[in-house]
Amino acid sequence: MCKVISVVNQKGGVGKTTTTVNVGIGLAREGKKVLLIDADPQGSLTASLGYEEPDDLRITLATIMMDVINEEEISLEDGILHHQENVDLLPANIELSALEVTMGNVMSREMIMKEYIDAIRGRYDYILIDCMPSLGMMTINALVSSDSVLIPVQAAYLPVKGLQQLIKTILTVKKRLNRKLAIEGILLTMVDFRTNYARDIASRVHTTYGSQIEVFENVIPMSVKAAETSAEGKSIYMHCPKGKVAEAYKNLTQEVLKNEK
Ligand SMILES: Nc1ncnc2c1ncn2[C@@H]1O[C@H](COP(=O)(O)OP(=O)(O)OP(=O)(O)O)[C@@H](O)[C@H]1O
Repeated sequence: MCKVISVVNQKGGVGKTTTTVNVGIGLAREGKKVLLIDADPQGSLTASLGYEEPDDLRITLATIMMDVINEEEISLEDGILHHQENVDLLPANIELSALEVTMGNVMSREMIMKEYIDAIRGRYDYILIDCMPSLGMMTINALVSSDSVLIPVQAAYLPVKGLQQLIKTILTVKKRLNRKLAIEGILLTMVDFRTNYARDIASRVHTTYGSQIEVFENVIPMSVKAAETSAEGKSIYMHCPKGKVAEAYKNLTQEVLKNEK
């Protein structure tokens, strides 16, 4: 059985891409078959996995979704790139923004990505979707296609207001479009435990949302090593295997696996 997880927060720069890469590759290291989907026209996930010029790629998520819209036959191998750390990637580039605009007039526009994911999910144990920093049509498509949502929250600002809007959107999608959608958990990222401020935010997230929504036990520490990996095209397990960020993502991967049971 495949589990599809969207990594979502409409705030930019909170660690969505870094989490998608390192949980995805973490799951692959546990023997799972994993597909990562870049659903952000910035192509950060694509670039983070070593494809530095996403705009040069011929087949991307946008091409595939356009084929679904035009009811063209899709080969499930189309566009899939194989990363050296045993994960597959469906890349994205700037064409995804144009598609989001085009989708405005398409019938059942919230269901386009789901049609593709339902066709390909039999090939994988996990599919992780790295969403763009907005709650627009592309993110709604990802939520409609998913079994659950992982919400990275940067532990350096007051996240409560933005989170309320995000949770409201998730609940609306659940009610109207995807009844099985669950919240995998809130993940605190870039935590600097040397400051009381970070500790304060961590405990505030727990008290505000803990009873309603799972907050992952593991948090991701702030570290320049995490920032460096995006430029290297590989995971934290390859870049700095003994560091605290690799350890945190390894433990988080175990929590995700435990949620499956
Ligand atoms: N634990 C960490 N410690 C320090 N820097 C980090 C950490 N995790 C991610 N970063 C860095 O912070 C920046 C934002 O991270 P990332 O790209 O993962 O966020 P994002 O939410 O996907 O951003 P966007 O919304 O723009 O796609 C990147 O430069 C990344 O390398």
